[in-house]
Amino acid sequence: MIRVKICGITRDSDAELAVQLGAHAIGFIFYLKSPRYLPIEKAREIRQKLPPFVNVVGVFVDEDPQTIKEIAKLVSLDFIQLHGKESPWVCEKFFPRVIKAFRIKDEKDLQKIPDYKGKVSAILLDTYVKGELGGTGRVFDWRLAIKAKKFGIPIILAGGLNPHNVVSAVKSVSPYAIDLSSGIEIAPGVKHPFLLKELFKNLKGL
Ligand SMILES: O=C(O)c1ccccc1NCC(=O)[C@H](O)[C@H](O)COP(=O)(O)O
Repeated sequence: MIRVKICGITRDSDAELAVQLGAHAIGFIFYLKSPRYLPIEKAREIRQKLPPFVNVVGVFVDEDPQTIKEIAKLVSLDFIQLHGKESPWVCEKFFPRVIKAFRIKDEKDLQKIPDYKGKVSAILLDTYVKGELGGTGRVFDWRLAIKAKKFGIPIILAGGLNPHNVVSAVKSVSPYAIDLSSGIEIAPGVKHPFLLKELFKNLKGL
């Protein structure tokens, strides 16, 4: 099965079900303005209950690198996902445990990606929506994700994926991994067990 990250986890039961169904990674949002923001103490609590071989990713937006390091240590994060305007040099401080997110609207948004080669272990391609930094539930033109493969950095496809469109996304783009959040929610940060089950059922064999 394609590697799957379930992002914006805020509840123990959602983490447990996602992992039981086969999620390879779960994401916690440490960006205060997000409706999916997770306090450090709660993140630690969820993290400590996870079995081995599941990666825990912390999502940050233009956060101070020292604060990121402290949170990463406290929560035992496996990867840092940088979702703001972080430069290649900021990313490099966390290499190889770092993923850089790019919000994509058109071909111009791909131009900066090569500068990150060798400084991040993957890029996450998400949808550009004015005034929103992530978790938009909107899809971008997947032909741009296919074009981004030429940079030779593993691609995590995100943005508006849900149990209905995920098979077509994986077949069209063949990304390294996929990332979902709002497409499997009933409210921000609250995953829907039925949608989670539908997602992994549909991904079987991919
Ligand atoms: O989800 C958020 O609220 C969020 C806020 C600020 C920065 C990043 C955020 N999410 C990061 C993710 O990795 C999401 O899973 C990604 O944007 C895809 O979201 P969706 O379109 O809802 O599947």
